[in-house]
Amino acid sequence: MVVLSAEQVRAWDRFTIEKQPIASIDLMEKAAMACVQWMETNRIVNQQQFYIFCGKGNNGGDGLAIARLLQKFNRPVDVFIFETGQLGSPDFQQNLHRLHTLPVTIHFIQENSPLPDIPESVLVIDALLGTGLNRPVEGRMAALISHINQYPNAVISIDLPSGLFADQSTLPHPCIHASITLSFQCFKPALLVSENALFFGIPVILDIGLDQRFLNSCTPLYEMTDGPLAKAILQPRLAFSHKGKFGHALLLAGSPGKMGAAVLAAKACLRSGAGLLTTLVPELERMLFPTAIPESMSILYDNRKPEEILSDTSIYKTIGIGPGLGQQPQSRDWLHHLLTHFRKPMVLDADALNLLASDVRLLEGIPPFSILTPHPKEFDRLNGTCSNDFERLEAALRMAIQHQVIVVLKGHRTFIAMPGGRAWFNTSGNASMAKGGSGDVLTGMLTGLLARGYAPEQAALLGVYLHGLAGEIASRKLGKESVLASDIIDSIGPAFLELESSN
Ligand SMILES: NC(=O)C1=CN([C@@H]2O[C@H](COP(=O)(O)OP(=O)(O)OC[C@H]3O[C@@H](n4cnc5c(N)ncnc54)[C@H](OP(=O)(O)O)[C@@H]3O)[C@@H](O)[C@H]2O)[C@H](O)CC1
Ligand SMILES: [K+]
Repeated sequence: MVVLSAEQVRAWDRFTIEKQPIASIDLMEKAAMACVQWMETNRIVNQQQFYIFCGKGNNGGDGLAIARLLQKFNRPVDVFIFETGQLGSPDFQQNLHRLHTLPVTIHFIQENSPLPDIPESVLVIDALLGTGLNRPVEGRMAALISHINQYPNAVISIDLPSGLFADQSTLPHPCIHASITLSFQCFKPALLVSENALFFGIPVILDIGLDQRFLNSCTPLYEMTDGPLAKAILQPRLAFSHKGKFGHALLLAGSPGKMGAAVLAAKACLRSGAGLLTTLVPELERMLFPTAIPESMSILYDNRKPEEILSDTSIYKTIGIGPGLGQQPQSRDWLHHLLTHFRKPMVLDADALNLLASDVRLLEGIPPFSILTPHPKEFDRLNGTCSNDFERLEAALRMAIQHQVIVVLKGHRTFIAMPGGRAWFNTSGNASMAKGGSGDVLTGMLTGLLARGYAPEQAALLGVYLHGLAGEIASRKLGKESVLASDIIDSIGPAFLELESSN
C-alpha cells in the first residue's frame, strides 16, 4: 500500500481522468458514492439530520454530490456553502446546479452572516477543504472551523479534515476535529502521524477506482506494511535442520534491578526463531536467568574489561543490545567493545541508543544495516530535537541513509526507514501495546529474526509487523487494558501461524 503526497494524489487524479478515461465530474460522483455507501454500510445514514459544510473547490463539490445522494434516505439535509465571492470549481458549480432541483436547504455563509447553530441531532459532514489546502486557514474559515469544533456533534470529514495539510505539519493552525475521515484511494502522511490524531479521528480509505497503472511510474512518498507483504518475507523452517542452522544470537541487556527487560528480550528472541541464545548477565544476577529462561545460555560479567570476558564474538550471527542496560560506564564499555569487534548487523535499542546519543562518534561505528529502534524521545536525543512528527520522519530517513542503518521509529504507526531511502509505516498493532516491556519484546524479536537468517530490511519489516500482530492477538483474548509484554511474547507463535495461514 502506498502513502502519497497531495501533489501525487492530484497527479493520480489527472492520470485517471486522461487514461481511463473518465470525466472529472464522474470521478467526483464515484467519490461521493463511495462516501454515501460507506455511511449506509455503517448505518450512519439513518441519522436524523445532516449539515454539510462545503467549500467552493472540488472538496466542496464532493459535499454537494453527497447531499444529493443522501436524498434517497429521506433525511433532512442542510448545505452550508462557505461564500468566497468566487464562482467555484467547474465540478462544484455543476453539482450545485444539480442540487437546486432537490429539496435540500442551501445556506450561504457570508463574510458577516452569523455562523449556524448546530442542533445536537445533526451529523456534520465537513467538505470545506481537501487536498487543495495551500495555506493555513485563517479569518472567517478559521472562525467557522473553530465554531464547528465547539459542538459535540460527530463530524465526518471528506478526504481530509479541513485545515489539515496532507504532507506537512499543520500545527499550530486550526483544523476540523473529525470523528471519522473518509479519505480517497490511499493514505496521506498526515493521516498516519500522532500529532494529527485529534484532527483525523478514525481514518478510512475509500477506493474510488483511480487507475492502478499510475503506480507503475510513481515513486510513493512512503509505503505501508500489510499481511501479504509480511507473509511474502516469511521463510519456511526446513525439516532437516539443526539448531545451529537458525543462528546463535548474543544479547546484552539488563542491569541490576532492570533484568526483566533482558528476560523479555531473551524470550522474544527465541520465540522468533533463533536457534541459540547467549545472554550477557551481570554477575550479581547470576541466579536469575537459569530460572527465568532456561533456554538461554549466560555469560556472567563483572567489572573486568569486556575483552577479558568475551574476546571472540565470531560465533554469533547477531547481537541485540540495550533493553534495561542502564547507562553506567560498564555498559558504555561493553557497547564500545561490541561495536568495535562485531561487524555484522545488530539491533540497538533503549539504553544502547542513549549511550550512542551521549557519544555520537559511536554512531559511525555501527555495523551497516544494523537496526535501531528508538521511540521519538530516544530518536530526538540521538538526532537532535524535531519540532513535529513530519520533521522526525524526514530526520529518521536521513539518518538511515547517512549511516546506512535501519531506523525503526516506534509509535502507534511505527515508521521503518531504510538505508536505500524507502520507508514504511506499520499497520499492525494497537493501543494495548503501549505498556512497559513492549519495546524490549520488539528488540528480542528483531534479534531473533536476524539470527534466524533474515536479511536486515526483511527482519525489520517482518518483525515490526509480527510484533503488532502479536499485540492484536493478545488483546483479542485479554482486552486492550490488560495485555502485558509477556502476553505479546506468548502471542508471537500464534502471530506466525496466523500469518502463515493468511491468504
Ligand atoms: N482523486 C481524488 O482524491 C479526488 C478528489 N476529489 C476531491 O477534490 C479535492 C481537492 O479539490 P481542490 O479543488 O483541488 O481543492 P479543495 O477543494 O481542497 O480547496 C479548494 C480551494 O480552496 C482554496 N484554499 C486553499 N487553502 C485555503 C485556506 N487555507 N483557506 C481558504 N481557502 C483555501 C484554494 O483556492 P484559492 O484560490 O483560495 O487558492 C483551493 O483551490 C479533494 O480533497 C477531494 O475531496 C475529487 O472530488 C474526486 C477525486
Ligand atoms: K474536508
